[in-house]
Amino acid sequence: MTGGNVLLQLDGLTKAYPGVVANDDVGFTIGRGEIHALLGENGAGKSTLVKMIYGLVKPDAGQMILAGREFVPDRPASARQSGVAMVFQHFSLFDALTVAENVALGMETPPPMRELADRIRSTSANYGLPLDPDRTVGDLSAGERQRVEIVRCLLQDPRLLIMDEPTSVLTPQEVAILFKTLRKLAAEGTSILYISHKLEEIRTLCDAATILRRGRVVARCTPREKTARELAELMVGTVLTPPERAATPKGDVVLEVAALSAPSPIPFGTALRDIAFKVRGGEVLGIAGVAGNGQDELLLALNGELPTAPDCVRIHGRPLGDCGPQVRRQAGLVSAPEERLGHAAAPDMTLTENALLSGALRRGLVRRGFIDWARTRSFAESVIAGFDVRTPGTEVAARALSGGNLQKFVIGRELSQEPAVIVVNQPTWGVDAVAAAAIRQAILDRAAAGAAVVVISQDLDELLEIADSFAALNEGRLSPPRPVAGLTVEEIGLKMGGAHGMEVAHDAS
Ligand SMILES: Nc1ncnc2c1ncn2[C@@H]1O[C@H](COP(=O)(O)OP(=O)(O)OP(=O)(O)O)[C@@H](O)[C@H]1O
Repeated sequence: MTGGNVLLQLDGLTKAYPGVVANDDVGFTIGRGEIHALLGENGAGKSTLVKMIYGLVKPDAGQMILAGREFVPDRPASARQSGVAMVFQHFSLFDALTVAENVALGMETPPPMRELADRIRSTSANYGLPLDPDRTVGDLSAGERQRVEIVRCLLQDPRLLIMDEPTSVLTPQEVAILFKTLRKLAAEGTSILYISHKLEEIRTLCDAATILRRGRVVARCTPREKTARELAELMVGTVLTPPERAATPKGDVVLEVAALSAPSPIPFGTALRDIAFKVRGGEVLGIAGVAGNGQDELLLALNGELPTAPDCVRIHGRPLGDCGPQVRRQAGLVSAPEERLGHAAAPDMTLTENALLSGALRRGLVRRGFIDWARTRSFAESVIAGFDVRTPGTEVAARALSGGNLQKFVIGRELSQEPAVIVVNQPTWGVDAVAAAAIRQAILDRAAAGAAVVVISQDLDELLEIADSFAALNEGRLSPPRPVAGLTVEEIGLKMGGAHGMEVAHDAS
């Protein structure tokens, strides 16, 4: 690449945390108008690298050159001033404010509201991401919220747009719209640095890829010249095996949900409406849906954090709808919510303490009122070893783990409790290909051992791979479950997104 075509050049970037070198002498270039993928397994150092470019983390060594000039962003505002914008995995929007008010909050000197609303309308229409500036953010779907974040970035006219796993909250139809927008931006000269674990998407979208392993650049390639499997193997340095599904005979009904209706305990949440399904021992029920359609509420109603009438939830025939989490855990139900930091794990507690929080009852970690720390630590160690959690040890705080590694820990902790019923929401969200395959295999193994499993996920390939039956959650209603055999991703995608007028209208245009 000639000098004039390079937008960002990274040289020798290094950043160490206690016990781990997150980035070790990382160097590569991003061309103008190039869509550049940053790939790597969980904990490889992708987030650390983009945080350095966005001014959130200061490198220990190395340099960056942006458009021919030394670039030393000391905070996000200075990165933004230099033309670097970032769309995060977790949205940072205020539910109670309108789209325009949220956008204004992120600007250094916002224009008058009416002018800003006009700019939002025209920019969003221009890039195929229609948005109504007057709508309250709390009423928007996940896909629409992401539009707010992207349009907020586009209003800054960025030279480099960083996107961290942008498609994990989108339906296949929304992904197609996003990719059209990103291609248009690239054609206009904006460079895009794109982090994702979805390798087929990388192959269709990206012009170049840099692959990190344990903090170092281990390969560079043109993604469309590789297969998804080859990309995954470059990331992990080993050969992959797809999950195996034993033809397990299904047992009796273990989990039965009937006439389950409940208002949402979450502000701007979705009420559950007359949900009914049965799951047999050995069966995996996959529940698809765009985030914000009642997934979180359904998980809470199943795990006991949202009590209902007794008959709404039965385990082995026992009515438990009005019982709390402890009673349900005793009855054999384990669960892992989508939000790993804060809900599934306490951020400032160590892994040992986090293991105690959910494992105490079923793993016998408390005896005669005393915590058995040795036993708890060895439980945490067994989860770390069994699920390949990359961490310096059990006494590390949950928040110090990379997103994917914490997810492996949380899922491993739940699956290691001999469950009769497993309820998980987005079990492989943010998890790399190898670890995702391991998590899916572990879920299938527990099903083969007789557990009834409910997997809530937006990843349709995942549901098709592991589920026996399938249902879609839309505005708090569940479609009647049907066997997975014979369903295609397109059919499921349409079922999931069908009720979202904006996407459909845009799709047809
Ligand atoms: N604030 C921190 N304190 C201590 N260690 C950290 C911190 N942030 C990251 N790390 C460690 O640095 C390494 C790289 O983490 P990073 O989040 O950059 O990985 P990643 O490639 O983005 O992973 P993932 O795909 O799971 O999000 C990991 O071992 C992680 O545990």
